[in-house]
Parts: sequence; C-alpha cells; structure tokens
Amino acid sequence: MKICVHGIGYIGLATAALFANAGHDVVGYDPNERLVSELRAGNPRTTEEELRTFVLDALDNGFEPADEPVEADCHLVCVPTPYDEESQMADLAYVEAAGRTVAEYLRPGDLVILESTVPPGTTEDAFASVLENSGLTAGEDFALAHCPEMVLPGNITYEIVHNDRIIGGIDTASTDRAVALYEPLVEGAIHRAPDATTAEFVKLTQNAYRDVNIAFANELARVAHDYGIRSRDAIALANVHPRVDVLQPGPGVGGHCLPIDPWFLGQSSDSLDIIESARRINEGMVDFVAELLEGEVGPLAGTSVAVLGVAYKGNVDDSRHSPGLRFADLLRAVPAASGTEAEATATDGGQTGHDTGVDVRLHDPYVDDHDGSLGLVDLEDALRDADAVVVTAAHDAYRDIDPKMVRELVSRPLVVDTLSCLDANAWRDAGFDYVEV
Ligand SMILES: NC(=O)c1ccc[n+]([C@@H]2O[C@H](COP(=O)([O-])OP(=O)(O)OC[C@H]3O[C@@H](n4cnc5c(N)ncnc54)[C@H](O)[C@@H]3O)[C@@H](O)[C@H]2O)c1
Ligand SMILES: CC(=O)N[C@@H]1[C@@H](OP(=O)(O)OP(=O)(O)OC[C@H]2O[C@@H](n3ccc(=O)[nH]c3=O)[C@H](O)[C@@H]2O)O[C@H](CO)[C@@H](O)[C@@H]1O
Repeated sequence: MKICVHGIGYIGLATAALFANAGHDVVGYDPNERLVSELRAGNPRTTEEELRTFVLDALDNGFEPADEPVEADCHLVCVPTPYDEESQMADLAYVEAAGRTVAEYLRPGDLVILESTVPPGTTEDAFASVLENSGLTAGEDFALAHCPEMVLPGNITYEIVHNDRIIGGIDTASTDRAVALYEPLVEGAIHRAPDATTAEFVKLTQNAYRDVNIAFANELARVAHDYGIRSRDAIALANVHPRVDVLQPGPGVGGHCLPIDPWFLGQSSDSLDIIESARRINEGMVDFVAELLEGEVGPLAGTSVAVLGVAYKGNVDDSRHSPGLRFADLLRAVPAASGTEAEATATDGGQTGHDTGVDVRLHDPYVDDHDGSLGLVDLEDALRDADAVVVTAAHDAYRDIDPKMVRELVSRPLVVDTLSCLDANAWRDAGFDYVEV
C-alpha cells in the first residue's frame, strides 16, 4: 500500500519505518527541510541505537523522506499538538494544517489516520471538517480513524511493534480499515474503541494516570523530607505490598505528552480536580529542588549552579517541557543581591555579564543546541567554580562521571541529585555533600 506519513519527528519517523519495513511504499513528508535532508543523507536524529538501525533499514527498504506530500492510499498524521498556555486550549494549528494538505491530495476510497494526541472529539469534528475541504465526505467517500501512539521514548523500536493499540474510527468501516492496516505489523493486541472520541479519551487517560501517580510520589518526597527520612527507602518498602506500586519522585514531569495531555482531557470539562492538582504538584517540584539547594548554600543570589540535564528524562534528546530548563528559569529569575556587580549588569540590560542573581550553566550531552538557543556549555565549563551541581536528567553519561574529577573543578562540593541516579557513596567519598529528592 502507498502510505504518506505527515510529520516525521519522534513518532512519525518510527511509524514510517514500521510500515516501510513491513513492505509498504512509504513517503514521509515533513516541511522541516533540515530534518528531511539529514534523513536522506542516512542520518536519523535519535539517541536510540535500535531506532537508528530500524530507520536505516527502512531507508534501504524504500522509505522516502520528502519535503512535498504525495497522493497515497493512506495518509497518517503525526504532527505536534502543543498546549497554548494563554488560551488554555490544545493548539491544533499543526493538525489543521496537515488536514488541509491531506485534503488537497485526498481521493475517494483513501484512508486517513490521525496518530497525534488530541482533545476528545477532534477527529470527528475539527479534523474531519478540514479534510472535507476536499469536497469528499468522511465516512462516505473516505475512511477516518484515530490511532493514538503510545510508545515510550527510550524504548520506541520495541514498543511500536509490541504495544497493544487502541483504534477508533468515525464509523465501523473506518475502524475496520485501520485495524486491517495495523494488524499484520504489530505483535500486541488491537482493541477496537467504540468511536474515535473514546480512542482519544483513552490515550489522554493513560498519560493523566501516569502524571497523577508521579505527583503522588513527588508529594511523598516532600512529606518524607518534613519527617527527615529518605522517600525512596519508604517507597521501596511500601511497594512490597502486592497492590501498591508507587512511582519515583524527581524534579517534575517533562516531555511533549505528560505535562500537556491532562489539560486536553479537561478542555471541554470542568471536572478536573485530582488531575489538576497533580499538574500543580509536578510543576512545583522545581521549587522544592530550589528549597533543597537553598537549605545547603543559603540565599541563591550570587551563586553559580551547574544544571546537568536539559532533556526531559534520561538518555533522550527531547527538551520539551523539561524540568531542567524549568529549574534553570527559576534560578535565572532570582534577583541579584543589592550592591553586587550582577545587580549592576541587571540594570544595564545584562550587557556586561550574567544579569541575574544566579550564574546558571546548562549542560546536556544529548540535546542538540545547534542554534545556541539553550545556551548549553561543555561539562568542564559548567562545573568550573560552581557552588552546586544539580542533576536534572538521569543520563547514563552522568552516572559515569568521576566525582573526583568534579571535585577538582567546583568551588564547593555540593551535588543535588534530583533523580537519585548517581552513586551516592562515591560522591560522598570524593568529599561531596550529597542531597537527593
Ligand atoms: N514524542 C512522544 O513520545 C509521543 C508519544 C506518543 C504520542 N505523541 C504524539 O505524537 C504527535 C507528534 O509528536 P512528536 O513528538 O513526534 O512531535 P515532533 O515535533 O517530534 O514531530 C512532529 C513533526 O511534524 C512536522 N510538521 C509540522 N507541521 C507539519 C505539517 N503541516 N505537515 C507535515 N509535517 C508537519 C514537524 O516539522 C516535526 O518534524 C503529538 O501529538 C504527540 O503528542 C508523541
Ligand atoms: C502512560 C505512559 O507511560 N505514557 C508514556 C509517556 O512517555 P514519557 O517519556 O513522557 O514518560 P515517562 O518515562 O513516564 O516520563 C515522563 C516524565 O516523568 C518523569 N518521571 C517518570 C517516572 C517516574 O517514576 N518519575 C518521574 O518523575 C520523567 O523523568 C519524565 O520527566 O508519554 C508518551 C507520549 O504520549 C507515551 O507514548 C508513553 O507511553
């Protein structure tokens, strides 16, 4: 079958590779020319080795990255769906733009599948009506279904084949067509949702569930701190119960999915309560990290802090909604102490140096900062003369750092391990005060 995948980022690329490796004729259309040319040159953007091989195999099997869409029997849409903080609504601009493109190429009998995560009702309402600009009617002239993607970044190649899938069409015939497309490729079970809106709701439910459960762990971390005990010991012991499975606390929840999908669930409902609290707790974890830091160094104004990890979690390159960046913003908002040079630079517009109370140095070995917008520096520059090292992504590369090397560079031996990913004893033996969330 000829398939056109619209959007070949994290999800679309893996999906295009899945179909191409199964023998379909796949074109991956993306308006990002740099991405397309890197792929054409055989250089997929990913930190996952298995995924790299999977995509390279797909390119060998005829997968064609393209900066123009094509006519196809099936159009699969995998474009971003960010959250607009101002309107507190899902930003469906990319989905609608992709829908308009598909409409231009749509023919009677084609199948359209929306994989992007969207608020309940989007496939049947906004997306269908954009597609109908083609002059064709959804359900009559073309089939339309929602098939949410559920892969875990870090384990995409395995999960894209082995996960169960939920498929909901706008009618039974659309569901049948979509099920028939995925069934031969996936090892997991395929579950038919009663309709597209239920399929959308289910995807959001899964991510809201995880967000709420992480919030529970984060709340326990704060409570345990008040009692002077280690939350991770308590959680490990609580989890010996057969019906208790508490997750791990950390610096908050990041990524393109968990921080925004719970809000999509509440887009046309006033009934979010525990889900909304969970969001607040998880966003507030960077304040807790700052409190832990202050507890050690006193007022933060005038300090230099190395923040290690701007990816949203360990061993990935995605910095969207990352706790590390949120923590850096919090530090940058600390006003300079009065009478200091930093205060002077703050009032001269920051022309002569760092213009906030905290000198923040950001490092991440995985995140691409080709345009310098994140201001990443190399590890030695981040650590040199730092008053504290704060680890905000559990990269393997950080576990491997030699604390004795770090001791030589920093001005004060203090490490805040927000994910408890370092070897605490090795850091203590190297002379560090070791603090964890
Ligand atoms: N990243 C994840 O872990 C994950 C997992 C499951 C579901 N999802 C969902 O999948 C969707 C895609 O997420 P992602 O992480 O792959 O995003 P991404 O930003 O990595 O990729 C999206 C791609 O779409 C391209 N694009 C933008 N407008 C386009 C258009 N009009 N036509 C064609 N391409 C266009 C962009 O250039 C980009 O390369 C989102 O709805 C997300 O919520 C993401
Ligand atoms: C329901 C579910 O599983 N959905 C997954 C999720 O993928 P993800 O990569 O976003 O998920 P996580 O690995 O959970 O990470 C999220 C953040 O939570 C932090 N975290 C995690 C566990 C913990 O115990 N304590 C924490 O603090 C972690 O550091 C990071 O910041 O959404 C994708 C897109 O929809 C899905 O496709 C994918 O299935």
